[in-house]
Amino acid sequence: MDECEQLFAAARGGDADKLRALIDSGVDVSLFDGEGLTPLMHAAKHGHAEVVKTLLEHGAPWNALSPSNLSAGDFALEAGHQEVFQILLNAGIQAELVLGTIARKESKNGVCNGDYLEDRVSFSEDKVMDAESKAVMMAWEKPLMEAHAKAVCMGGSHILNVGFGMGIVDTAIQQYSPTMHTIIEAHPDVYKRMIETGWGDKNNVKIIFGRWQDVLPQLESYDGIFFDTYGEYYEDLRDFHHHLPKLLKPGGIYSFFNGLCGDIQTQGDRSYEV
Ligand SMILES: C[S@@+](CC[C@H](N)C(=O)[O-])C[C@H]1O[C@@H](n2cnc3c(N)ncnc32)[C@H](O)[C@@H]1O
Repeated sequence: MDECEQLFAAARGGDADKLRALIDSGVDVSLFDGEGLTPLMHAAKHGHAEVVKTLLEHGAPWNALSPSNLSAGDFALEAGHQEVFQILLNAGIQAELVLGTIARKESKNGVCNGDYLEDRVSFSEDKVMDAESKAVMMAWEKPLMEAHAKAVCMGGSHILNVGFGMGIVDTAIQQYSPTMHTIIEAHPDVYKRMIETGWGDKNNVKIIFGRWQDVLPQLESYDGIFFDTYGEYYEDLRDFHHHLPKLLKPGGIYSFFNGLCGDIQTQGDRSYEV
């Protein structure tokens, strides 16, 4: 067996001593095997907590994805290894906090998605793309957005959506004929398109242009709130959650979507009744 095969065998078998010896001899912990899995995924699948910790400490990528888009955290969760899942979840949150702090330090005026908001976005039928050709929003997310709309509209008829994107969730919210539907959007091009496509003419729609962080004083309290921004970090989401007790009426429904990282199960599809 060569060193790489030994690495995968140690990860599968939970042999932390062997793993450390291989790492000391310089083996690369970020390798993928023939099935497209990393040693961390194998260790997570088998519930080997010590091996998972050792791999993470030596830089194994916690957010790598298998060919079927599963992360090590997904493998741990699927196999019911709660302790390992928690270790991976913590690694993901820590990384998000560090990346968020770095992005804030490097950004202008502490706005971590400042570049995105200043650059142009482009629209096509099935997506909105940023200046780096990364998808801001894609049409395949429609069923998810419809489920979020249904959830937040169950709380009553005064609804807030943060982040318009392609307007998929807002279109779905409109199907429930809310009395008042407030939309916050920060990107000038997206806002312009909202106006061009008639969102500003709807009687029950109020558009607030700006970053949610900057327009908080204009907000009221709502029966249903949906949050789905772009280019922001875990800290921004957490900051928004700090405002929820004021923004959400008693019995209201809050739901959010985010793409924080592949091993965080809070990604997408979460609704809370507060
Ligand atoms: C992923 S898209 C939202 C997609 C939307 N849920 C839909 O159904 O089409 C994110 C949107 O949030 C906007 N955005 C980003 N940061 C924001 C912020 N701080 N405040 C308000 N909107 C923001 C982006 O310009 C973008 O239009």
